Amino acid sequence: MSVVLHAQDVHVVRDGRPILQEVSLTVRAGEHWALLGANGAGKSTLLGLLGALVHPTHGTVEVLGARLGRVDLRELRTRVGHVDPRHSPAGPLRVRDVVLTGLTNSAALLPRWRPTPEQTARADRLTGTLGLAGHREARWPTLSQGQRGRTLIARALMPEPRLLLLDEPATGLDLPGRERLLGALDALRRTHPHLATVLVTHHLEELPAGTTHALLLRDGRALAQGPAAEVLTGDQVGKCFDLPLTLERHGGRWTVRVEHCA
Ligand SMILES: Nc1ncnc2c1ncn2[C@@H]1O[C@H](COP(=O)(O)OP(=O)(O)OP(=O)(O)O)[C@@H](O)[C@H]1O
Repeated sequence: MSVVLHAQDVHVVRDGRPILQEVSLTVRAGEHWALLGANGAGKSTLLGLLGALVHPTHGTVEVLGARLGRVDLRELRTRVGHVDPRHSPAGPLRVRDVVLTGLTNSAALLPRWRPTPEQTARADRLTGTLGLAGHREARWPTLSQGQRGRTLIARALMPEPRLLLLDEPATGLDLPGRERLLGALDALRRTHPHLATVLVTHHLEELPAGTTHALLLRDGRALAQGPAAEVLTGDQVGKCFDLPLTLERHGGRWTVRVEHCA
Protein backbone atom coordinates (compact mmCIF):
# COMPACT_ATOMS: atom_id res chain seq x y z
CA MET A 1 0.00 0.00 0.00
CA SER A 2 1.19 3.53 -0.77
CA VAL A 3 2.84 5.69 1.88
CA VAL A 4 0.52 8.43 3.16
CA LEU A 5 2.68 9.85 5.95
CA HIS A 6 6.39 9.62 6.56
CA ALA A 7 8.18 11.30 9.45
CA GLN A 8 11.92 10.79 9.82
CA ASP A 9 13.89 11.58 12.96
CA VAL A 10 11.59 14.43 13.94
CA HIS A 11 12.39 16.81 16.77
CA VAL A 12 10.18 19.63 17.99
CA VAL A 13 11.57 22.22 20.41
CA ARG A 14 9.35 24.86 22.04
CA ASP A 15 10.68 27.56 24.39
CA GLY A 16 14.03 25.78 24.35
CA ARG A 17 12.42 22.56 25.59
CA PRO A 18 12.33 19.33 23.54
CA ILE A 19 8.71 18.23 23.05
CA LEU A 20 9.33 15.52 20.45
CA GLN A 21 12.65 13.74 19.99
CA GLU A 22 13.80 11.30 17.30
CA VAL A 23 10.30 10.32 16.26
CA SER A 24 9.96 8.40 12.99
CA LEU A 25 6.72 7.04 11.60
CA THR A 26 5.40 5.64 8.33
CA VAL A 27 1.66 5.32 7.74
CA ARG A 28 0.36 3.53 4.65
CA ALA A 29 -3.02 3.58 2.94
CA GLY A 30 -5.55 1.41 4.74
CA GLU A 31 -3.70 1.54 8.07
CA HIS A 32 -5.42 2.74 11.24
CA TRP A 33 -2.95 4.04 13.81
CA ALA A 34 -3.49 4.79 17.47
CA LEU A 35 -1.23 7.41 19.01
CA LEU A 36 -1.12 6.76 22.74
CA GLY A 37 0.61 8.46 25.63
CA ALA A 38 0.07 10.19 28.94
CA ASN A 39 -0.83 13.88 29.26
CA GLY A 40 1.98 15.97 27.83
CA ALA A 41 3.67 13.06 26.00
CA GLY A 42 3.56 15.01 22.72
CA LYS A 43 0.59 13.39 20.95
CA SER A 44 -1.12 16.60 19.83
CA THR A 45 2.20 18.08 18.74
CA LEU A 46 2.87 15.02 16.57
CA LEU A 47 -0.65 15.14 15.17
CA GLY A 48 -0.08 18.82 14.33
CA LEU A 49 2.98 17.85 12.28
CA LEU A 50 1.11 15.07 10.50
CA GLY A 51 -1.74 17.49 9.73
CA ALA A 52 0.68 20.07 8.28
CA LEU A 53 -0.20 22.56 11.02
CA VAL A 54 3.37 23.05 12.24
CA HIS A 55 6.92 22.40 11.04
CA PRO A 56 9.41 20.16 12.84
CA THR A 57 12.44 21.87 14.39
CA HIS A 58 14.62 19.10 12.90
CA GLY A 59 13.86 16.09 10.75
CA THR A 60 11.55 15.61 7.81
CA VAL A 61 7.80 15.12 7.54
CA GLU A 62 6.13 14.10 4.30
CA VAL A 63 2.34 14.33 4.20
CA LEU A 64 0.68 12.81 1.11
CA GLY A 65 4.07 12.90 -0.65
CA ALA A 66 4.68 16.61 0.09
CA ARG A 67 7.64 17.59 2.27
CA LEU A 68 6.82 20.15 4.98
CA GLY A 69 8.98 23.21 4.37
CA ARG A 70 8.82 22.83 0.60
CA VAL A 71 5.08 23.24 0.01
CA ASP A 72 2.30 25.64 0.93
CA LEU A 73 1.02 24.25 4.24
CA ARG A 74 -2.43 25.78 3.73
CA GLU A 75 -2.92 23.98 0.42
CA LEU A 76 -1.62 20.72 1.89
CA ARG A 77 -4.00 21.02 4.87
CA THR A 78 -7.01 21.09 2.55
CA ARG A 79 -6.05 17.56 1.45
CA VAL A 80 -5.93 16.17 5.01
CA GLY A 81 -9.11 15.34 6.88
CA HIS A 82 -8.41 16.86 10.29
CA VAL A 83 -11.28 16.47 12.73
CA ASP A 84 -11.05 19.49 14.98
CA PRO A 85 -13.37 18.99 17.97
CA ARG A 86 -13.34 22.78 18.52
CA HIS A 87 -14.86 23.50 15.10
CA SER A 88 -18.19 25.23 15.34
CA PRO A 89 -20.39 26.10 12.35
CA ALA A 90 -21.39 29.72 11.80
CA GLY A 91 -25.02 29.66 12.85
CA PRO A 92 -27.58 26.90 13.34
CA LEU A 93 -26.75 24.94 10.16
CA ARG A 94 -28.43 21.64 9.38
CA VAL A 95 -26.26 18.50 9.60
CA ARG A 96 -26.22 18.08 5.80
CA ASP A 97 -24.99 21.67 5.36
CA VAL A 98 -22.32 21.36 8.06
CA VAL A 99 -21.04 18.29 6.20
CA LEU A 100 -21.09 20.16 2.88
CA THR A 101 -18.94 22.97 4.35
CA GLY A 102 -16.14 20.39 4.36
CA LEU A 103 -15.88 21.02 0.61
CA THR A 104 -15.26 24.76 1.02
CA ASN A 105 -13.43 24.34 4.35
CA SER A 106 -15.56 27.13 5.78
CA ALA A 107 -17.73 27.57 8.88
CA ALA A 108 -20.78 28.54 6.77
CA LEU A 109 -22.14 27.72 3.34
CA LEU A 110 -20.49 30.28 1.06
CA PRO A 111 -23.02 32.81 -0.36
CA ARG A 112 -22.83 31.94 -4.06
CA TRP A 113 -21.71 28.35 -3.68
CA ARG A 114 -24.17 25.55 -4.44
CA PRO A 115 -23.34 21.85 -4.06
CA THR A 116 -23.82 19.62 -7.09
CA PRO A 117 -26.35 16.77 -6.76
CA GLU A 118 -23.37 14.38 -6.56
CA GLN A 119 -21.87 16.35 -3.66
CA THR A 120 -25.19 16.35 -1.81
CA ALA A 121 -25.52 12.61 -2.44
CA ARG A 122 -21.99 12.11 -1.07
CA ALA A 123 -22.85 14.13 2.05
CA ASP A 124 -25.90 11.93 2.54
CA ARG A 125 -23.89 8.75 2.08
CA LEU A 126 -21.33 9.90 4.65
CA THR A 127 -23.95 10.91 7.20
CA GLY A 128 -25.48 7.46 6.68
CA THR A 129 -22.13 5.72 7.27
CA LEU A 130 -21.66 7.78 10.42
CA GLY A 131 -25.05 6.78 11.79
CA LEU A 132 -26.70 10.16 11.21
CA ALA A 133 -29.21 9.22 8.51
CA GLY A 134 -32.10 10.22 10.75
CA HIS A 135 -30.53 13.59 11.60
CA ARG A 136 -29.63 15.14 8.23
CA GLU A 137 -32.17 17.93 8.69
CA ALA A 138 -31.38 18.46 12.38
CA ARG A 139 -29.77 21.76 13.29
CA TRP A 140 -26.34 21.89 14.93
CA PRO A 141 -27.43 23.42 18.28
CA THR A 142 -29.91 20.55 18.81
CA LEU A 143 -27.28 17.80 18.35
CA SER A 144 -25.72 15.82 21.16
CA GLN A 145 -21.95 15.98 21.56
CA GLY A 146 -21.63 12.53 19.99
CA GLN A 147 -23.75 13.53 16.99
CA ARG A 148 -21.65 16.66 16.56
CA GLY A 149 -18.46 14.62 16.64
CA ARG A 150 -19.74 12.25 13.96
CA THR A 151 -20.98 15.19 11.86
CA LEU A 152 -17.47 16.67 11.96
CA ILE A 153 -15.97 13.36 10.82
CA ALA A 154 -18.37 13.30 7.86
CA ARG A 155 -17.42 16.96 7.15
CA ALA A 156 -13.71 16.11 7.19
CA LEU A 157 -14.34 13.28 4.71
CA MET A 158 -16.20 15.40 2.12
CA PRO A 159 -13.08 16.34 0.08
CA GLU A 160 -12.24 12.60 -0.13
CA PRO A 161 -8.98 12.84 1.84
CA ARG A 162 -6.59 9.90 1.86
CA LEU A 163 -5.74 10.68 5.47
CA LEU A 164 -8.01 11.35 8.46
CA LEU A 165 -6.59 12.67 11.75
CA LEU A 166 -8.67 12.40 14.92
CA ASP A 167 -7.65 14.08 18.19
CA GLU A 168 -9.37 12.38 21.13
CA PRO A 169 -12.69 11.97 19.29
CA ALA A 170 -14.40 10.16 22.18
CA THR A 171 -13.65 12.80 24.84
CA GLY A 172 -16.77 13.73 26.76
CA LEU A 173 -18.98 11.07 25.19
CA ASP A 174 -21.16 8.78 27.29
CA LEU A 175 -20.97 5.02 26.73
CA PRO A 176 -23.60 4.84 23.95
CA GLY A 177 -22.05 7.91 22.28
CA ARG A 178 -18.59 6.37 22.38
CA GLU A 179 -19.82 3.05 21.02
CA ARG A 180 -21.69 4.75 18.16
CA LEU A 181 -18.56 6.73 17.31
CA LEU A 182 -16.36 3.62 17.31
CA GLY A 183 -18.94 1.71 15.27
CA ALA A 184 -18.96 4.57 12.75
CA LEU A 185 -15.16 4.54 12.51
CA ASP A 186 -15.20 0.80 11.87
CA ALA A 187 -17.89 1.30 9.22
CA LEU A 188 -15.61 3.87 7.53
CA ARG A 189 -12.86 1.28 7.36
CA ARG A 190 -15.18 -0.91 5.31
CA THR A 191 -16.58 1.84 3.04
CA HIS A 192 -13.18 3.56 2.52
CA PRO A 193 -10.63 0.70 2.44
CA HIS A 194 -7.74 2.96 1.27
CA LEU A 195 -8.29 5.67 3.89
CA ALA A 196 -5.50 5.94 6.50
CA THR A 197 -6.38 7.21 9.97
CA VAL A 198 -4.37 8.39 12.96
CA LEU A 199 -6.32 8.62 16.21
CA VAL A 200 -4.98 10.19 19.40
CA THR A 201 -6.25 9.01 22.75
CA HIS A 202 -5.21 8.31 26.34
CA HIS A 203 -7.70 5.49 26.70
CA LEU A 204 -7.32 2.06 25.12
CA GLU A 205 -11.06 1.47 25.56
CA GLU A 206 -11.55 4.23 22.99
CA LEU A 207 -9.69 2.40 20.21
CA PRO A 208 -11.84 1.12 17.35
CA ALA A 209 -11.69 -2.63 16.77
CA GLY A 210 -10.18 -1.86 13.35
CA THR A 211 -7.02 -0.32 14.83
CA THR A 212 -4.13 -1.90 12.92
CA HIS A 213 -1.05 -0.10 14.34
CA ALA A 214 -0.01 1.83 17.41
CA LEU A 215 2.67 4.29 18.44
CA LEU A 216 3.36 4.72 22.16
CA LEU A 217 4.80 8.11 23.09
CA ARG A 218 6.47 8.84 26.38
CA ASP A 219 8.14 12.15 27.21
CA GLY A 220 8.25 13.06 23.53
CA ARG A 221 9.93 9.83 22.42
CA ALA A 222 8.50 6.81 20.62
CA LEU A 223 8.60 3.98 23.14
CA ALA A 224 7.23 1.37 20.73
CA GLN A 225 5.47 1.32 17.37
CA GLY A 226 4.21 -1.17 14.83
CA PRO A 227 1.31 -3.62 14.44
CA ALA A 228 -1.21 -3.15 17.25
CA ALA A 229 -0.97 -6.77 18.42
CA GLU A 230 2.80 -6.40 18.98
CA VAL A 231 2.78 -2.90 20.51
CA LEU A 232 -0.31 -2.98 22.72
CA THR A 233 0.95 -5.33 25.41
CA GLY A 234 0.52 -4.80 29.14
CA ASP A 235 4.26 -4.47 29.52
CA GLN A 236 4.75 -1.76 26.87
CA VAL A 237 1.59 0.21 27.58
CA GLY A 238 2.46 -0.05 31.31
CA LYS A 239 5.85 1.57 30.59
CA CYS A 240 4.17 4.22 28.49
CA PHE A 241 1.85 5.27 31.34
CA ASP A 242 4.22 4.29 34.14
CA LEU A 243 1.69 1.91 35.67
CA PRO A 244 1.73 -1.87 36.11
CA LEU A 245 -1.24 -3.04 34.08
CA THR A 246 -2.82 -5.94 32.26
CA LEU A 247 -4.31 -5.57 28.79
CA GLU A 248 -6.91 -7.80 27.24
CA ARG A 249 -8.39 -7.79 23.75
CA HIS A 250 -11.86 -9.15 23.05
CA GLY A 251 -13.63 -8.80 19.72
CA GLY A 252 -10.91 -6.41 18.60
CA ARG A 253 -11.40 -4.02 21.54
CA TRP A 254 -9.00 -3.48 24.43
CA THR A 255 -9.61 -3.35 28.16
CA VAL A 256 -7.06 -2.28 30.76
CA ARG A 257 -6.74 -3.34 34.37
CA VAL A 258 -4.28 -1.52 36.60
CA GLU A 259 -2.50 -3.92 38.94
CA HIS A 260 -2.00 -1.38 41.66
CA CYS A 261 -1.42 2.32 41.71
CA ALA A 262 1.12 3.80 44.14
N1 LIG B 1 3.59 25.91 21.70
C1 LIG B 1 4.11 25.38 22.80
N2 LIG B 1 4.98 26.05 23.56
C2 LIG B 1 5.51 25.50 24.68
N3 LIG B 1 5.21 24.26 25.13
C3 LIG B 1 4.35 23.55 24.40
C4 LIG B 1 3.74 24.04 23.21
N4 LIG B 1 2.92 23.08 22.72
C5 LIG B 1 3.00 22.04 23.56
N5 LIG B 1 3.84 22.30 24.57
C6 LIG B 1 4.22 21.40 25.67
O1 LIG B 1 4.67 20.20 25.06
C7 LIG B 1 4.26 19.06 25.80
C8 LIG B 1 3.49 18.12 24.88
O2 LIG B 1 2.25 18.74 24.54
P1 LIG B 1 1.14 17.99 23.69
O3 LIG B 1 -0.07 18.86 23.71
O4 LIG B 1 1.70 17.61 22.37
O5 LIG B 1 0.93 16.69 24.56
P2 LIG B 1 -0.26 15.64 24.54
O6 LIG B 1 0.37 14.30 24.62
O7 LIG B 1 -1.16 15.89 23.38
O8 LIG B 1 -0.97 16.01 25.90
P3 LIG B 1 -2.51 15.88 26.36
O9 LIG B 1 -2.77 14.42 26.44
O10 LIG B 1 -2.50 16.53 27.70
O11 LIG B 1 -3.35 16.59 25.34
C9 LIG B 1 3.45 19.57 26.97
O12 LIG B 1 4.30 19.62 28.10
C10 LIG B 1 3.05 20.97 26.54
O13 LIG B 1 2.91 21.82 27.65
